[in-house]
Amino acid sequence: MIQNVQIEGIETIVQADAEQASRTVAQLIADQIGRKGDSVLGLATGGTPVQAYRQLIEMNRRGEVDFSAVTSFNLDEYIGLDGAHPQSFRAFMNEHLFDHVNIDRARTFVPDGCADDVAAHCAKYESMIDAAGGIDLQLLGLGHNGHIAFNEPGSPRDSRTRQVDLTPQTIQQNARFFDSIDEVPCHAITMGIATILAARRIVMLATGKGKAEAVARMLQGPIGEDHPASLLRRHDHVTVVLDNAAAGALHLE
Ligand SMILES: O=P(O)(O)OC[C@H]1O[C@](O)(CO)[C@@H](O)[C@@H]1O
Repeated sequence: MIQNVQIEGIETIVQADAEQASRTVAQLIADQIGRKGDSVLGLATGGTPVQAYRQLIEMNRRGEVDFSAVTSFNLDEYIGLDGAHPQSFRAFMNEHLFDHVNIDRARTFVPDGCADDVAAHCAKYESMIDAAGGIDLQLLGLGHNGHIAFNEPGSPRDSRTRQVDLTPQTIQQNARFFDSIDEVPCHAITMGIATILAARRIVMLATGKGKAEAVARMLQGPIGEDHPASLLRRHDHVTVVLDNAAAGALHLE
């Protein structure tokens, strides 16, 4: 059964399972593009959004969503992996979305994990987002430790796109995408918390029991940099979409 509740002022949609939650997120993205054909989307990687991207591909095939004028900026990329590396986030986006919809590849942006001058590249990424008019809708996943993009606990709320170190926990979590944990890069480029909070609308998708504690802390715990996702409560247009399992630790009336 679908529940639509306000928690601490955040619209929270709880669906029965990950499939339904992903369908909701795909519909929110399609509605955004329907309202504004040349929307600027902020996109996420990780296991969570894959089903939502699959839904968008189906909707695009059925003519229900048109990506031809969309611009996209991805949240993050591993340092040291170029876009041709199968575990790069550029390759992930090509495989799970861009190769299958009518988006103009020249308007899809992912940070360059092999940039010679990382600081200059990060500053340029910020100015490209500004030049595109800012992000209309930012899709987010949620790390088990509350990270958003690669903003690990302790990341400053005024942070912008920059190079960061990954925590051992995140490296461990993401090892499932690599042949061995030794292949997981220890550093990444990530949009900052302030970059994310500058989006006009934020849609967070979290599914599965493993995210339940992080979800409860995000929505009902103290707001602070030690749980970066809790800072989303400082934004006035966030929608959190969950399945029942991820909503399991919330206190719902
Ligand atoms: O969706 P997953 O695979 O659980 O990952 C959660 C979060 O962790 C990251 O993959 C980074 O470790 C984010 O991109 C994502 O939002």
